Amino acid sequence: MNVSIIGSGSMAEALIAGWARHDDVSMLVTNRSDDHKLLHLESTYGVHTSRDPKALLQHADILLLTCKPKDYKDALMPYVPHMTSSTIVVSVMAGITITSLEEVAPLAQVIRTMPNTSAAVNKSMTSIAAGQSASNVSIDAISRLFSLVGEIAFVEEKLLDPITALTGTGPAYIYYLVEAMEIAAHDIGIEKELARKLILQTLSGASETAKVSSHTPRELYKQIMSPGGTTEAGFHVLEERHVQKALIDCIGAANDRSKELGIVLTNALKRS
Ligand SMILES: NC(=O)C1=CN([C@@H]2O[C@H](COP(=O)(O)OP(=O)(O)OC[C@H]3O[C@@H](n4cnc5c(N)ncnc54)[C@H](OP(=O)(O)O)[C@@H]3O)[C@@H](O)[C@H]2O)C=CC1
Ligand SMILES: O=C(O)[C@@H]1CCC=N1
Repeated sequence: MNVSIIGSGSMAEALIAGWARHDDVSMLVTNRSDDHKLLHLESTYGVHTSRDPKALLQHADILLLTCKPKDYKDALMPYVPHMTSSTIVVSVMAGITITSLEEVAPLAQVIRTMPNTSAAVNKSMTSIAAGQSASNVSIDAISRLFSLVGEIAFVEEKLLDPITALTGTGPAYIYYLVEAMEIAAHDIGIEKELARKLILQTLSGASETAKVSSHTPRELYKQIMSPGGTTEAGFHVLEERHVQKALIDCIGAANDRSKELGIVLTNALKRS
C-alpha cells in the first residue's frame, strides 16, 4: 500500500514507526517547513519525503492528513487540483467533519479516523468513519492499513468526538498516572529504574487481565482489596480526593473541547 502523509508531527511519526515495520507499506511524507523533521524520518524509518504535491499524489491514492485541525484547509488545498475520484483523503484530525473535508476536496473519497500514538508499537486503537463518497474497496484498504498498527473499530462519525477524548487522548492520561506512580515510588524509597519496570509490568498485567477477565473493573479491584489491608488504605485517599470523579470530568472536558474544535474551526475557516 502506498500512502502520502501530510504532516510529520507526533501522530504522523507514531504511524510511520508502526508502518515502517511492514514492507508492503510505502510512505512519502511532507510537512509545512520543518526540514529537520523530514531528514529525521528519512534516516530513522527509511521513508521518502517530498514537497511536491504532484509527486505526493502520484505516489499514492491515499493522502493521510496528519496536520493540526486549524491547518487542514491550507494543507489540503495544494492537492485539490490534482485529485480524481480515486483519491482517498484520510484524516486523523480531531473535530474536523467529513462534510468539511468533502467541501474542500469534493472529488475525493473521505474517511475519518481517530488513532493514537500507540501505533508506534502496533497497539493503536483506531476508530474509523467513512463518508458517503468512500467505496467499499477504499474502506477495506484503510481498515487493512490501520489494522497493521493495532486494533480498529468502525463507528458512526458522531462518535469520533467522544472517542477522541477517550482513546485519541487516552495514552496521555495513562502516562500521567505512570508519572504519579514514579513520583510515589521515589517518595517511598524505590529507585527510578526498578520503579519503572515494576510500574509498567503492573500496568500491562492489569490491562491484560481486564481484557481477558469476565469480571468488571470494580470486581477486579475489590479482589485485590483485603479488609483493613494496603489497597483499602490507598483507596481511602482516592475516594476522599474524588479521583474517579476528576478522571470522569477530565474525559468530559476533552470531549467538550473536541466538539468545540470542530465547530469553531469549521466556522472560522468557512469565513476565511
Ligand atoms: N498527538 C496525538 O496523540 C494525536 C493527534 N491526533 C490528531 O493528529 C493531528 C496532528 O497532531 P500532532 O501530530 O500532535 O501535531 P503536530 O503539531 O506534532 O504536527 C503537525 C504537523 O502538521 C504539519 N503541517 C502544518 N501545516 C501544514 C501544511 N499546510 N502542509 C503540510 N503539513 C503541515 C506540521 O509541519 P511543520 O512542523 O513543518 O509546521 C507538522 O508536521 C491533529 O489533527 C490531532 O488532532 C489524533 C490522535 C492522537
Ligand atoms: O490534544 C489533541 O487535540 C489531540 C487529539 C487527540 C490527541 N491529541
